[in-house]
Formats: sequence, structure tokens, C-alpha cells
Amino acid sequence: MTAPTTYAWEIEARELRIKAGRRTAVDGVTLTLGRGVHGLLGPNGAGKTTLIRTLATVLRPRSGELTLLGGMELRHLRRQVGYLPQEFGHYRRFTVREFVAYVAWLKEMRDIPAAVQRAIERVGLADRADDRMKTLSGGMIRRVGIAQAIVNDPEILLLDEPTAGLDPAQRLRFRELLTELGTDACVVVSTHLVEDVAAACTDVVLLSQGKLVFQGTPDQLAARGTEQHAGASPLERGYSALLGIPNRPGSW
Ligand SMILES: Nc1ncnc2c1ncn2[C@@H]1O[C@H](COP(=O)(O)OP(=O)(O)OP(=O)(O)O)[C@@H](O)[C@H]1O
Repeated sequence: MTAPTTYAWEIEARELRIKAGRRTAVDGVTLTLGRGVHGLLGPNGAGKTTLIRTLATVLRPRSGELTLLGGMELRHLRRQVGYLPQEFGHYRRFTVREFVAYVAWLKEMRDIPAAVQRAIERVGLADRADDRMKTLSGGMIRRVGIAQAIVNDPEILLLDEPTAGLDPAQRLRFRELLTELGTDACVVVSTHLVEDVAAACTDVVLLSQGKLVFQGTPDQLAARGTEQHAGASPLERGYSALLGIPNRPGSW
């Protein structure tokens, strides 16, 4: 039985300021996120990875307040979080099953074999479960990364560019999986693909130069764009409008 939740939001950040090296990569972000799929967008260097690493409790904020799952103690909290880093390290000689089981063990889970099997099935790798990681393609390894992030049915799921390296069919399946996961969990997905956001996200969080420039639904983002802004779709034009990117064909 799960304990009743005593918090309004899975993630509450107030005036978060986070350093990456010497740089202030996140600069005063205030944000609340509940269940659903939150698409984290922003240009290169906006601070997306730094924010996700902080939500994963890997980095500590320099100042501000971050409350995860109502302020749960760190050790318990980490069992309730799933995290796919941008650069996902794995053991090449482990099989898929061994690797996902190892992560489940680190999270001190019970009934590991059943949970591992289910996570592997959810990412469509049941037929490769007993193959070594070194025999998999880049897209398959990314899917193992997703499997290890969801093996514990996390309440907070953090995915840093999960669709990088997935082919179009895999991306479609991944979006369906995201929609399923977002019904029970607070899912934060960083991506460069505005189409991923349109297809699977309940809301969009847009960062630029470490600051929050927009939070709202994909439709609200699309409504901000005009023909004067760069982009091939309403959502892309909304993104460009908020970042001040004019429609100038031929320029980068
Ligand atoms: N270890 C580090 N040392 C110094 N600067 C860093 C470090 N990590 C990140 N930065 C800087 O902090 C800023 C934010 O980086 P971050 O990786 O969070 O951005 P991002 O939005 O994830 O970018 P991308 O879309 O390119 O992945 C960038 O200017 C980056 O150069």
C-alpha cells in the first residue's frame, strides 16, 4: 500500500540558483511541477541538464529552495526517482537484464526479477534481455537507459534527451510510453525536438540562459508565435517568439 501523499507538487523550486563549474547555469528559477509530462526546452547551454541533475540530487543548488516529494529524506527520495542522464554510463559486459537488475538493487527494491522483466518489456527489449549490452545498437542502449530509469515505478522521472539516437518508429513508441508514465508520475523530459513536446507533453517549461522564460501548455506556446518568427510549425514559431528568434531564412 502506498502512503497518502502530503504534498501538492512533486517538485517545488523557489529562486533556484545552480552553478555548473564556475558558471551560474540556472539563475533564479521558480517552478512547480506535478504529475504529467513536462517538456523541458531551451537552446544549447540554457541550463536544462544542470536543472535535471539537480532534480536528480546529483548537484546541490547554490541558493534557493528545492522540495522534492514534500521534503522526503534523501535516501528514501532516491528510491522514488528515476533518472536517465544525457551521457548514460553502462557496463558493456552486463546483459540488459543484469544491468537493469543492478539499478533495481541500488534502489533497494523488492521483487527485482518481476520489476526488471516489466521494465524491459515496456521498452520493447524482451527479445534482447539476455544479450550483452555491447551487442546492442545506440538506440537500444538508450532504451535500456529508459528501462533502468522506470524500473522502480518512480514518482519523479527525469529523462535528459531520451530520444537522442532513437529512430522514428522508436520515437513514436517512446511518446506513447511517456503518456502512460505521466498519468502516475511527474515526468521531466529535456529535448531539442519540439515535435516530441507537441505529441507527448502536458506542459512545456522553456529555459534560456538559466532563466525560466515560459511555462504553459503546448497550445499556449504555439499561440505566442507569428509568421515573423522562425519555425516550421506553430509550436516552433512560439518557441522562437519567446527566444526572440526572427524568421531569417539562410541564417543560423
Ligand atoms: N562542468 C561545467 N563547467 C563549466 N561550465 C559548465 C559545466 N557544465 C555546464 N556548464 C555551462 O553551463 C551552462 C548550462 O549548461 P547545461 O549543460 O545545463 O545546458 P543545456 O541546456 O543542457 O544544454 P544542451 O542543450 O547543449 O545540452 C552552459 O553555458 C555550459 O557551458
